[in-house]
Amino acid sequence: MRPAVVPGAEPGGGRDGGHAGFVRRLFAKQEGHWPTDPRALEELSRVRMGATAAAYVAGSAGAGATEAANRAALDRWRLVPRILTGSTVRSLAVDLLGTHMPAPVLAAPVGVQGIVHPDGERATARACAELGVPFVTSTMSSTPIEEVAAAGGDSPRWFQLYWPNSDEIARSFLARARATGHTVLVVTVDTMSLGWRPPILDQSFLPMLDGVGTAMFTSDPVFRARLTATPEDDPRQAVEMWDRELGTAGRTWDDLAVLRDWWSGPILLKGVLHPADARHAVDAGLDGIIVSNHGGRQVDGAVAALDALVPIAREIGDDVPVLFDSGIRNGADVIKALALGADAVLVGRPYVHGLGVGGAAGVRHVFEGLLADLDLTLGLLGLHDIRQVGPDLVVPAP
Ligand SMILES: Cc1cc2nc3c(=O)[nH]c(=O)nc-3n(C[C@H](O)[C@H](O)[C@H](O)COP(=O)(O)O)c2cc1C
Ligand SMILES: O=C(O)C(=O)c1ccccc1
Repeated sequence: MRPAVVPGAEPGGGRDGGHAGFVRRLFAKQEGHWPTDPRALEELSRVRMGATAAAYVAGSAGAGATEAANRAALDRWRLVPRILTGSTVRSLAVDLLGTHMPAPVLAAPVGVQGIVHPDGERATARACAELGVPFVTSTMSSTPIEEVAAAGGDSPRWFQLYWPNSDEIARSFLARARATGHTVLVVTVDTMSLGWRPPILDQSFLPMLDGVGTAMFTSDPVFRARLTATPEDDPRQAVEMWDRELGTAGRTWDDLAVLRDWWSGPILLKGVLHPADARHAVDAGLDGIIVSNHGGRQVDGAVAALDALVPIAREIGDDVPVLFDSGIRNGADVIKALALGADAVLVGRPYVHGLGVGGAAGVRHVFEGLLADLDLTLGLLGLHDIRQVGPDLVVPAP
């Protein structure tokens, strides 16, 4: 059946947003011929970006058991629609940690986007800004944070920290993030080293060794002052110092206290999977957590992110926001995560595939499609407002 175009059914009432506007544009072919199915888009992006970059983006740990488990866990829950609620006018917008968002969906921090498309993170920032979707800028961006932020104009943005060993460099990063309008600090704590990733090991390709993804470092005045030659003149030395700086193996809970002095806004820990760690984060005064197994890229055999969400939301869900990522691919996935206790979700690989096929327009295609699907699914479930999503909406599959 051809989808109904329902005027006023868009979030916020705007004629161009939401499900109806997306479908109207898609049918008018203004979006090109990019697939809306995430797997088909991934296939197409593999052709466009090339096998090496595609393998890095796909790059799960080990045999991919955890990446598969992330999907299987989402598929083990089923939604139970309600009927005859007149849910033609809907609202997806939420406010979280001082950030207004058109839907509880953010662009996850993804480094080295320069291997995927020449415009890299700047394209992602621009696309997110056009939609109002918050972008979490990675420490491993391929262009300096100032350029990424400039591409995003005055749109909402958060900063993801891979914590350098040197306090002075870490403080410089945070000062730059603050100066460029990043309001929330996301500290990733599941990556003291990259996981065992056969696709990356087997092609001996690590973008950072070629200086892609180290721009935050090589553009940093404190980092540069420690080199005996500029990164432009001696890239090798810069890469070696980057490598020494990101050896964060020694970080412990005790280290977190200093972040409070260095960062005045909310701080989240990303990569929490154990309820006791979630409780520890709350007790340590953090403002929230992101339940994530890094999209299955770190510990192969790690618990599926959704299976970790349920006990964690039970433990701390009433105290602080709990965000979620790893495996979200469509509107129903977003609703399942919210129903099981998440306040918002992050999406990683799907928008990177969009970047690969069409730069900023491709990223926009992915987020517009996801938000349209979410809007439609919410309506078909009989709800008017995303904030109505609760545990009564899901049942375990038999
Ligand atoms: C190519 C790539 C690079 C990533 N880089 C970072 C990063 O720099 N910092 C970080 O915290 N997470 C990084 N992640 C993990 C994402 O933030 C997110 O946790 C993950 O992609 C979510 O799973 P999904 O891809 O299934 O949506 C990266 C993921 C990918 C695919
Ligand atoms: O590949 C990743 O998952 C990731 O988090 C990362 C870490 C360092 C540099 C680039 C990406």
